[in-house]
Amino acid sequence: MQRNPKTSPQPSPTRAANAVGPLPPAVASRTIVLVGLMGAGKTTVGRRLARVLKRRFVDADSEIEHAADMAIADMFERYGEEEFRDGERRVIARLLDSEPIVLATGGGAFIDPETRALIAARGISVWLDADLAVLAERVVRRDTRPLLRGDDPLTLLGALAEKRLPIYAQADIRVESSQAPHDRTISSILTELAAWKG
Ligand SMILES: Nc1ncnc2c1ncn2[C@@H]1O[C@H](COP(=O)(O)OP(=O)(O)O)[C@@H](O)[C@H]1O
Ligand SMILES: O=C(O)C1=C[C@@H](OP(=O)(O)O)[C@@H](O)[C@H](O)C1
Ligand SMILES: [Mg+2]
Repeated sequence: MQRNPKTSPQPSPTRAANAVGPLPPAVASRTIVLVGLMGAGKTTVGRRLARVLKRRFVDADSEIEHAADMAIADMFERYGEEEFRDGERRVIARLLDSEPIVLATGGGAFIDPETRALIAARGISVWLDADLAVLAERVVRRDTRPLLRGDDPLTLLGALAEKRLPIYAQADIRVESSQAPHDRTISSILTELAAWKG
């Protein structure tokens, strides 16, 4: 049967937003900042979440690449990670100064103490958490992440997880981003945001 766009159910992100209702004022006034390991879904979930919330979406990695006119892997190679983190901090500080948006960070941004302090002061941090096996399976789809070159992704992600998980755990909200469709993760985020008191 042909679907009539006027009468068919709306796409699920809209339903998810309607189900939760307006965000509490403490959330409405803040930028929602997605943090977590590579492959957690910060970029792809963030883009869809922004659509649901009718907010602007910005991916910090894309902003950095645009500002430097260079791919992240090339930046790491040419200037090193420390310099990249400095640029990342500056870009995130600028973005946190704008109207409330949905901001996807790169996996290491929240690990930097100064960047983390900026996010804590001006944003609401959402940790997308997923099993390492799921992350490893997702990250092989793109070969753009310099920290995942040289060994198998599960080993490299495991080493990063050991250092980083206690820090991601400081985020305001934690949401599972494991073996489920993006929409399920978005619904979980919306539910947590609706209950957030600051
Ligand atoms: N909840 C999810 N369900 C299914 N696939 C996902 C989910 N989250 C992310 N992915 C997939 O995993 C890959 C990496 O996602 P991405 O958003 O780039 O992660 P990050 O920005 O956290 O590194 C993409 O191919 C994306 O479609
Ligand atoms: O975890 C990290 O340190 C990094 C994660 C990447 O972003 P994603 O988490 O979006 O892949 C990107 O910022 C860079 O390669 C470094
Ligand atoms: Mg990303």
